[in-house]
Amino acid sequence: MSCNSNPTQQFAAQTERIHRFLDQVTKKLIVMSGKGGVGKSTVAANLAVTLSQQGYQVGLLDIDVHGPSIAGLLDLNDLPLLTDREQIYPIEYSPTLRVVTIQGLLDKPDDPVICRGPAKITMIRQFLGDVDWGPLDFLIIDSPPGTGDEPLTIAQTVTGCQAVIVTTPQEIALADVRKSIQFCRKVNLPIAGIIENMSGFVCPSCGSRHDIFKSGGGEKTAAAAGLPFLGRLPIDPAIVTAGDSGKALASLHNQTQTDMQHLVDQLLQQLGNPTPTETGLLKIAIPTDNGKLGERFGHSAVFSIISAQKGQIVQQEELTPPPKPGAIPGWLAEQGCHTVIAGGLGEAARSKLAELGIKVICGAPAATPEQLALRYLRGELIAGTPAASPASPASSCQDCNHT
Ligand SMILES: Nc1ncnc2c1ncn2[C@@H]1O[C@H](COP(=O)(O)OP(=O)(O)OP(=O)(O)O)[C@@H](O)[C@H]1O
Repeated sequence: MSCNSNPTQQFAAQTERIHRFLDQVTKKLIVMSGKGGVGKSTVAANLAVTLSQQGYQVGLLDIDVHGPSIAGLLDLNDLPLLTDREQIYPIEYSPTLRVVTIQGLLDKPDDPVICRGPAKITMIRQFLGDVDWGPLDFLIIDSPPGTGDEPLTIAQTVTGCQAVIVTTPQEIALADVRKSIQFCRKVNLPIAGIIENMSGFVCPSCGSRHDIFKSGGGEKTAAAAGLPFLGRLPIDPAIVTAGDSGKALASLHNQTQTDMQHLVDQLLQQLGNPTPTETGLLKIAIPTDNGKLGERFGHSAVFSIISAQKGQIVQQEELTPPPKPGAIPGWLAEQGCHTVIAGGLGEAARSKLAELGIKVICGAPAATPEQLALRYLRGELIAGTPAASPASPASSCQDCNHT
């Protein structure tokens, strides 16, 4: 943060930074719920992953100060957020999804954040003013349940934000949704739509549907309020298993995943089907030995250079690097590579690649270059540090997170 002489100037400077950073974001969505535990974070995380896998550039911000769950849902608990005096650097979940959560600033994942209203507002404004997301198609903000300081701060600070309200079908949850709708109307926060989660249970053995908490209440509430209904997700034990193990729903192949896709399609339609920002080719370099990941980066006789766009591989070439091991990072930069996926990597190579702005994922498993690139594009291999950022010291392999 900059050093201005008085709090009013500091506040104005922070507001200016918030607008500057968020002006680069096309659609801003806050995911809200009237009640706790209805699956708001699950929906927020999976909206973000699904949109990012469709080629949109997405940022996911968890402002649930007291109960942040996004890091756990996406298996980012062990990755700290890198900061310097000026900025917070998002964690790169995949080439199209960056994540910021307060969990990333805690020394221990189970540490509580103890603070009241004004401190919370300051913390959220700081998150908004200290993160330069760069150009994004979507910023998805996961807020705590209710109509307290967090959604109010977003409504008052994030120009152009729209709400997505998550509910479950029980009357007690629907009553709280009606409060959320009133809240949004009072603070001029447009509502993009309502989602009904835990809507019926589809038996995994016989496929028949059981409406444990009734269903259809979300749709009726949306209709009564004249709001779009975006769709429903069933109660699915696979959601719990996926969330507990840090996997996105997109990694599942079941009816729930299809329902999630339907929900995203409805949301996109409500938002006018925005076109994903045109991004250049992403080039991924992988040392290769006999068609699989080569163990030694510096002595690899072949590198697979994989070009990808909008989450898809568009070209794959096998190239021979210069025979001098120390020359490989510079050669990869000449090839236009952005990311290296490797097994092991020496400190000197890591530093050199970081200096050249090339991201590094090390400790990857022995698979084909194509499989590894696809896993990286899906967010299943996560860079431990934004190597190109000025805040990131060259770090060791233990910082990487692998699945
Ligand atoms: N459709 C579903 N089927 C089964 N379990 C679900 C479903 N949606 C969410 N859950 C589970 O319910 C629990 C609560 O979900 P989640 O944390 O997303 O709720 P939340 O509304 O964000 O909670 P909080 O109020 O604490 O912020 C998690 O264990 C999650 O896996």
